[in-house]
Amino acid sequence: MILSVEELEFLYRNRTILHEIAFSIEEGEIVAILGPNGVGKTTLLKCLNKILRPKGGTVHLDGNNLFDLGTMEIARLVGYVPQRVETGRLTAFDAVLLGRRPHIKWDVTEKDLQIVDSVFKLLSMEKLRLSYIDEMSGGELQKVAIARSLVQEPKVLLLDEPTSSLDMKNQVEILGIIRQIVLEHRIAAIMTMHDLNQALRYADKFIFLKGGKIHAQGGAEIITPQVIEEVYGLPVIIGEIAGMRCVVPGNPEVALVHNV
Ligand SMILES: Nc1ncnc2c1ncn2[C@@H]1O[C@H](COP(=O)(O)OP(=O)(O)OP(=O)(O)O)[C@@H](O)[C@H]1O
Repeated sequence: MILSVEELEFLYRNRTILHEIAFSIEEGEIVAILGPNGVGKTTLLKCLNKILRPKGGTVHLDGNNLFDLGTMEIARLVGYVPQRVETGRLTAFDAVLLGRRPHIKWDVTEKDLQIVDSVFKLLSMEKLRLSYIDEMSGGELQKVAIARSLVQEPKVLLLDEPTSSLDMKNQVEILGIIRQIVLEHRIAAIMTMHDLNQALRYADKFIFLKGGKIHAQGGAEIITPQVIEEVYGLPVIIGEIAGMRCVVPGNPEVALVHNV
């Protein structure tokens, strides 16, 4: 078990955002955190790397109590890609190199530069190396943030809607690369997502939040029209396209009207 969460509770001021949150994740797994806007997905991710301090519960990370670890120890174990990426007057190369900081003792080494180079290549970002991040498009910036988390070589990746600004091709490529890295390096990834079809395609486990609690968790079998309607209040149709399970919003009558 690389990460386990028990009885986690988080409050903003006096308002309970998350309660009774318990789940675990193993090496080589991707977990999708799902649920409506404002339910607490980002808050949960931030509790898993000590950006936020929960009121109760425990988080164990690679055999350590998360709350006993210092910032740099956490940065060696957890890579975090926020929903809104901060910019500044840095080139993409320097911004990504910052991800090596938790591993650098005195100075940047040849190995650090090689790792950064290989991630630029892996994400097909070589052309962006010397571009300034404060002049980048939302999608380019999102790729820089993902690249920075990868050069950290963490054991757990926390990705907050990692493809929200990416075009279709980049979405498929980036999620495919994350899948490959998780499997090859035996790390784990937790991603918040809105697209259930992407979740079905790339995640192994699914956690649906509702009312600040886990409403359902498990493998793909828990993604049913009933669970989705309970969580989002929206009827859906689940079918298959080319052997892949797909979720389509709306009920069959609505779909029929649009197809006529
Ligand atoms: N800094 C803050 N202070 C007070 N309340 C906050 C703060 N940040 C978030 N919240 C509230 O906490 C709740 C959970 O927010 P969170 O960002 O975790 O939701 P989310 O599920 O990630 O939403 P989305 O899908 O829209 O990104 C929301 O009601 C939000 O308004």
